[in-house]
Amino acid sequence: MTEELNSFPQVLTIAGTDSGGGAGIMADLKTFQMQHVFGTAVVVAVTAQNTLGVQDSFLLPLEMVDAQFASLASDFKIKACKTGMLGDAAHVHQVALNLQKYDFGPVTIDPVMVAKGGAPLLSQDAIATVKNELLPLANLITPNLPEAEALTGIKATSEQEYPQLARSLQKMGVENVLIKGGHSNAEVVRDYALLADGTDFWVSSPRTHTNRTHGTGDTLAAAITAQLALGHTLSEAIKIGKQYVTKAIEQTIQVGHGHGPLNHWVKVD
Ligand SMILES: Nc1ncnc2c1ncn2[C@@H]1O[C@H](COP(=O)(O)OP(=O)(O)OP(=O)(O)O)[C@@H](O)[C@H]1O
Ligand SMILES: Cc1ncc(COP(=O)(O)O)c(N)n1
Repeated sequence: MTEELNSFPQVLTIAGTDSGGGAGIMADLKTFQMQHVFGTAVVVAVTAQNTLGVQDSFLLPLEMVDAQFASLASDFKIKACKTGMLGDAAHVHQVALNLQKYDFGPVTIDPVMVAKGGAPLLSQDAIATVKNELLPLANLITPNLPEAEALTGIKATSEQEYPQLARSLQKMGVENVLIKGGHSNAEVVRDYALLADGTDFWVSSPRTHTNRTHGTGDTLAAAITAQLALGHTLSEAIKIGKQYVTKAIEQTIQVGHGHGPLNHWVKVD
């Protein structure tokens, strides 16, 4: 095989590990692998976690975060990256500094705040740092409903308010916004995209009635990141990402005793 045929786009996740393998960096790398991109990772946090919850967590020293960024920058050509669990304000700040220092392509921010089981993954005081330092660097932000509310201060009671949430996030400096509807009660799960040029669209799927939804947000954002690195437009990447996460939720696998992980083996069309 020639070098060109044998090379895969390289992508990066900047996030926390999940020892249970369902969310965070583990979900991202599985998703990257299935979309045929080469996944790399900057570990910001380590969690002791399973499908029942987060038992413990540890934030890596800031100099170790810097060292991982430097290692990747000196060797790889990262085409797109995403963020996940960032822990606290100091780590959000350090990640923002590194994203300014190195060009790792379009940045997708999944503003992870609370795990499905309720454990905090971002300290309250870090929300301001995310807004002031991270959002202006983002190509895309993918908040779930509680995250969109925490960032904008707008309470959303129905899907009609998603465009307002998205416009408010755009005003904070993010070019493109995808509001995820997984936390609504609707039978059709609808996510709303507002793009930089003002165009918007919805992506929807039937709701799968299951508690095996650990890592859905990570998987969606990782799939979008991979599709961007493969050369798709953002709207194509969002549509393909939604199809992938929908199938990965529908074609459930039995692992663990709580909020089970997704089936990352499903095929992308
Ligand atoms: N029960 C479900 N059935 C079908 N699709 C779902 C379901 N729950 C979530 N989704 C989809 O999964 C993706 C993630 O949405 P969600 O709102 O759950 O994000 P999240 O809370 O950030 O996820 P997580 O915190 O688990 O990583 C969205 O595309 C959403 O439409
Ligand atoms: C390290 C890490 N990153 C992200 C999540 C969010 O996933 P979920 O909301 O499904 O628990 C998590 N639980 N752990």
